[in-house]
Amino acid sequence: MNESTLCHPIVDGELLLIRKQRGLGEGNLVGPGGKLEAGETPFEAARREVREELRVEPTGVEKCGEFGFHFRDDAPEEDSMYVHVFTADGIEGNPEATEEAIPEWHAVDDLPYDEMWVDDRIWMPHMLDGETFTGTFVLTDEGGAMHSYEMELGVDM
Ligand SMILES: Nc1nc2c([nH]c(=O)n2[C@H]2C[C@H](O)[C@@H](COP(=O)(O)OP(=O)(O)OP(=O)(O)O)O2)c(=O)[nH]1
Repeated sequence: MNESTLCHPIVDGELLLIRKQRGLGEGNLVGPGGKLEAGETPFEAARREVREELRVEPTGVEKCGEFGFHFRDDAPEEDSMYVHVFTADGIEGNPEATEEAIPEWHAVDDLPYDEMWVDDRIWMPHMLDGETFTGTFVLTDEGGAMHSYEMELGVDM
């Protein structure tokens, strides 16, 4: 199973997202993140990816959730991803556009969910409310629609 991270800096009611320039979900608005490297913890990977993608250091990084992500029409193992989700209470530096990512700040109470993965509108409101969660999301139509999902709230992280 592939393991990856998402890290979401939230500062003054705004969420720092990226317009993803390549890889899975290219063109989508997502939290900065990427795959774990060998020997790295999810926490270390979450911070490294923010640094690499936006050239800033996240502060107050805390884990808030994890979820399995699958495509209904593919071989079960092939496209499965296990995602560790974090928040950050600030950043040091000014986000820069890189080859991988263009930074965008969005008000947490007015997020453009139609430009994000279809599962984000389900778990992200819980993250923004300070809740913890675990979930499994199964997508169809190359990620265009939700096939089924399960989610549990208030899980120890
Ligand atoms: N917001 C959001 N992100 C997701 C979902 N599913 C999913 O894999 N991701 C994220 C987790 C990782 O940050 C990223 C994995 O994509 P990738 O395999 O293209 O990795 P990458 O190119 O960004 O990273 P890397 O090569 O630098 O390691 O996508 C989802 O449903 N919602």
